[in-house]
Order: sequence, then C-alpha cells, then structure tokens
Amino acid sequence: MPVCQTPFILALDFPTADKAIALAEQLQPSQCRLKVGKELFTRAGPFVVEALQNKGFEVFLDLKFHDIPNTAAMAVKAAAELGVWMVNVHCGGGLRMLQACREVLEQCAGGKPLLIGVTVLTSMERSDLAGIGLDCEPEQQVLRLAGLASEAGLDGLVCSAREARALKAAYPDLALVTPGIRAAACAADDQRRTLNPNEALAEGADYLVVGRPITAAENPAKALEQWITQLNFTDKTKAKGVLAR
Ligand SMILES: O=C(O)c1cc(=O)[nH]c(=O)n1[C@@H]1O[C@H](COP(=O)(O)O)[C@@H](O)[C@H]1O
Repeated sequence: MPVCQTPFILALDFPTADKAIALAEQLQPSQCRLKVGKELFTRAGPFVVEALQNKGFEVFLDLKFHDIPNTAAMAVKAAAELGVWMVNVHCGGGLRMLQACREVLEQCAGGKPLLIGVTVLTSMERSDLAGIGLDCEPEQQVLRLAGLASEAGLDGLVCSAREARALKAAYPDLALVTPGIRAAACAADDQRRTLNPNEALAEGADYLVVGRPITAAENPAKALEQWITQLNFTDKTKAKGVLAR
C-alpha cells in the first residue's frame, strides 16, 4: 500500500530548499507526493530531495531529461540512485533515448523510479506547435509521442488531462501524470491545456500535478486540504493498482 492516499503531486517550485521544506513540514505524506523541479533542484540539488524523503514523502524528480541516449540514461540512473519515486524524460528525445533510459533502470539494484515520458507541454497549444514546425493539434502529437513511450517500455506519460481519454483507450497500461490542473476559480497562468481535478480524473488521469494554485495560496496546507476534500477519488484509488509503486 503506498503511503500517499491521493492522486495529488504538489509542485514545489520554490527558490530555496528552506521554503520547500517549510511547506512540507505542514503537510502529511498521505496527502500528496512532492515534485522537485528545475528551479528548486538547480538551487538546492540532491539535498532537498533527501530532506523531503526523510520526512516520508515520495518525490517526483521533474528534470525532464532530453539529451543523447547515453547522457539521458546516466541522468536517469543518477535519479534512481537518489531513491526518487518518479522521474521524467522528454519523449521528443526519440525512441533510442527512451529505450536507453528504460534499460539503464533494469540494471539498477533496489527500488526503481517510475519512468515517465513528457509528451507535449501543457503550456503549448496548436499555434506553439506551428512555431516549432508541427502542423497538428496537440492531441495528435501527444498520441504520436505516446506510441514511442509505449514501444520503449516506459511506465507512463506526462500529458494534459484533456488527452487522457484518448491515451487511456490507446495505451491502458501507461500511467497518466497530468499537470495544468486548475479549479474553476484559478488563474490559468502560463498553462494552456487545463482541466479541473474531478474532470481530469473522470477523463482517466492517474496523478494530478498542481503547483501555484496551492503553493501561492495564503495558507497552502489549508488549500491542499480543501482540494483533497473536493476530489472524487476514493473508488479510483481503491480500484487502480497504478497508484502503488
Ligand atoms: O513535467 C511536468 O511536471 C510538467 C509538464 C507539463 O507539460 N506541464 C507542466 O506544467 N509541468 C510541471 O507541472 C507544474 C505545474 O505547476 P502549476 O502550473 O503551478 O500548477 C510545474 O512545475 C511544471 O514544471
């Protein structure tokens, strides 16, 4: 049975380890997993990951590795050695990069992190894809990249919850990690493909990544509690083995 009892992953996009740890101290590992991303990790390094793990939290190391196969795979290995629960890589690195990342984990002794492929960032819409030479809807590109992730044997995908229904139909075994979660009253910020938490679960999302709507609240711990109370997730977590490690 996993420690965490909800699908929430809280994005700790803070400039210092002190701020991230201070918030974690107000939360329980049963309420959410914690995500350490580029800003916090670049400033605080592995120390902050270890500090959060020592408080009992499962950590998603969100560094979105995207490089030549060997470099990306060695970075994934380093993440595994930190004992993180989940790590992500960009599917845009291509099939050989994804395979190298999956293969390196097979050689790791001990607990392996879930290896998750980022498809199309939730901040992007059709016009952004046009700007990088892709003349298609985000969902088409997401499905194309999901095919690579599935072929490479990854555990899941980062996508918008808007694509979750189509992805679950095509790739039922892949866990869907969905950022861009916004309650009706929240600002979208730089997100473009958003959905509210209950809609996201109804569409098939397995994990809900939320940052600013909770971390920028006056009382983030209280805000998280409210988000949990308003969520219809009981049946889903009981039914789904995917929420276990
Ligand atoms: O991989 C991610 O976590 C991620 C992928 C993606 O497509 N979109 C996305 O927003 N994220 C991350 O999810 C978090 C969303 O934060 P908020 O927009 O503040 O809720 C940020 O830490 C992003 O880096």
